[in-house]
Amino acid sequence: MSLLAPLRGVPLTKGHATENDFVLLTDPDARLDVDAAAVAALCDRRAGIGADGLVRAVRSAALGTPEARAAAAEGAEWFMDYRNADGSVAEMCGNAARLLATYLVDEGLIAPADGEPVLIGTRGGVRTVTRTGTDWTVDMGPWQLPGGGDAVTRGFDVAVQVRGLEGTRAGLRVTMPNPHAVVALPDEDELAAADLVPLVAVDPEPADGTNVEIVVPLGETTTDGEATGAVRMRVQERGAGETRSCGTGACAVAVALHAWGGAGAPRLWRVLVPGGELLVRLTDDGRALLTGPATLVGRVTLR
Ligand SMILES: N[C@@H](CCC[C@H](N)C(=O)O)C(=O)O
Repeated sequence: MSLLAPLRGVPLTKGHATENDFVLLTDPDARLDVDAAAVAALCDRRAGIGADGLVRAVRSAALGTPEARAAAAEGAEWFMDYRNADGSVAEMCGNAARLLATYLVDEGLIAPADGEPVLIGTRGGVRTVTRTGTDWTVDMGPWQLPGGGDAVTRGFDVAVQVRGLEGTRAGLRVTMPNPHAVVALPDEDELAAADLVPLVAVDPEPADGTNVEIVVPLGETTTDGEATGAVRMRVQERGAGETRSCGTGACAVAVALHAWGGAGAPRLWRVLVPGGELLVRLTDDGRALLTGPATLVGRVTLR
């Protein structure tokens, strides 16, 4: 039997958010049994539809997991059941959250006015998503630096070895709440030289793996008295390989650059990724707000 059998006849939608691409489906009553092998087969770029991950929109009240029950209690009607391309689960996906909101509107399942917040349940907690024109802003909640203040003082708490780059590079771990390791490189030549598949080593190796962002800061501009930083980023995603964007990764990068830059560092960051541009604002109370576009591409039904 085909690995894709559980998805036969289910309407699927393909879309992307700054070219981080996903397949989405609606399973309101949590009836579908989509295992890791089916997700991997679906996300396969040659034998499947191809995507960096799968988003199953489920009614929070129907899912039955502790996170979904908590989401239902907090008033989030819809839950983002997110899987990476290899079928593994992740706590959060910032790009998928924006695409899911666009999809739910397109499917007629939510109808928020411009600026009206929508609550979405995720394994990492309930998130608020708000449309402003063609963009969506996701309140990504609080970040954490698992290495604590010591790591910020030292500037690093993880060593990353990337194929194509000499030696081992120092990075900072950021929890968003999925795991990230952010490594700053001296110039764009190094950024281009990195071969992110495969990633050679992360030390200490996190038990549940990590996403790795390599970045080159591009400087700051000041508008109306507020400094905005710009940074170019490439990412290797846990469970997906190198992707063209990562929303939680962009937030982790802004957090790391702010930590490295100290009190005077910008709280607003333009994060340039291969698939476009994201905007991250770090709030005074320790949350990250992620803004960017999301695009639905088409529908398909598996044979
Ligand atoms: N692309 C996503 C992150 C998806 C999850 C990640 N690969 C993980 O396993 O933590 C984003 O936009 O945040």
